Amino acid sequence: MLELKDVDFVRDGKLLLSGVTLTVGEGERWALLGPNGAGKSTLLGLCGAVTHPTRGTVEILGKRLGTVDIRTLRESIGHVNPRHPLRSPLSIVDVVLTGLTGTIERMPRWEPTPSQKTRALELIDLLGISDLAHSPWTTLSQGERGRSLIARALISDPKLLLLDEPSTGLDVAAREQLLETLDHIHTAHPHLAWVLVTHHLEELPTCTTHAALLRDGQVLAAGLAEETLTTDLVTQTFAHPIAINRHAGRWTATAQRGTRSS
Ligand SMILES: Nc1ncnc2c1ncn2[C@@H]1O[C@H](COP(=O)(O)OP(=O)(O)OP(=O)(O)O)[C@@H](O)[C@H]1O
Repeated sequence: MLELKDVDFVRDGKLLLSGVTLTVGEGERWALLGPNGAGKSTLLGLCGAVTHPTRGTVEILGKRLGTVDIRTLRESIGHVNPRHPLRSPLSIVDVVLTGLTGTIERMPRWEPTPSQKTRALELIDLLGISDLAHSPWTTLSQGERGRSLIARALISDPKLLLLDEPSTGLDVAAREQLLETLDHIHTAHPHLAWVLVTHHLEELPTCTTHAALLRDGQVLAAGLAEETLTTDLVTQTFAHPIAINRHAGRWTATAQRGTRSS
């Protein structure tokens, strides 16, 4: 699904990612964690064919960046970006349908088929925002926008889903619904792979299989979730003593008082 080999990414003379190597296989559901500014969104931008590596190689769905038409590639990737740059008052239905064209606005002269419209409404229902299906984007709350963007990401039936802080702005009930929805999506689409960026381990769905820890643009650890989301490795990643626990499939992170890691 994804193979990054020894990737460096430089922007404005700054090395934002350094020597990143990561492989995501079919059906694997990855968590990507790291402190503010570690490079998580930058890494997701490469995985979503939004940017190109400065050095190293990125293969997405078997296609190497730099040798393929990225528009076609993007159609197979569902990318939930919390900074979705839409400014116009498109309805939620229309926002979701832009997932089929991989555009921010409605593509001129493009019309959805009746079955595509029906699918958009089904996904809006799945995300629990049916009442708002025809409301304009500009009036939506942050959580409502987040849910719309997940429906938008799913409409193209992607093979790879990139979720950048999908729980941001969701209230606790909506967050739990989202996590249940992700578990449900995994059951319905077992081959779908995803990478989910979060700041909070509590926001990881129980079906998470793998995790990568990023610090200062470098991968500190990557592998099976139970071997990566450990007190020791998470403490190193955040340079702060954090105790990790898992209960009923969900993770918790608690600061350990009285000690500081350097
Ligand atoms: N165009 C740019 N030029 C220079 N630095 C940049 C540019 N874009 C991002 N950065 C820097 O790159 C670093 C990584 O940013 P990124 O958004 O990937 O981090 P992140 O791990 O997603 O952070 P957060 O958890 O705060 O969302 C940050 O220090 C950011 O300031």
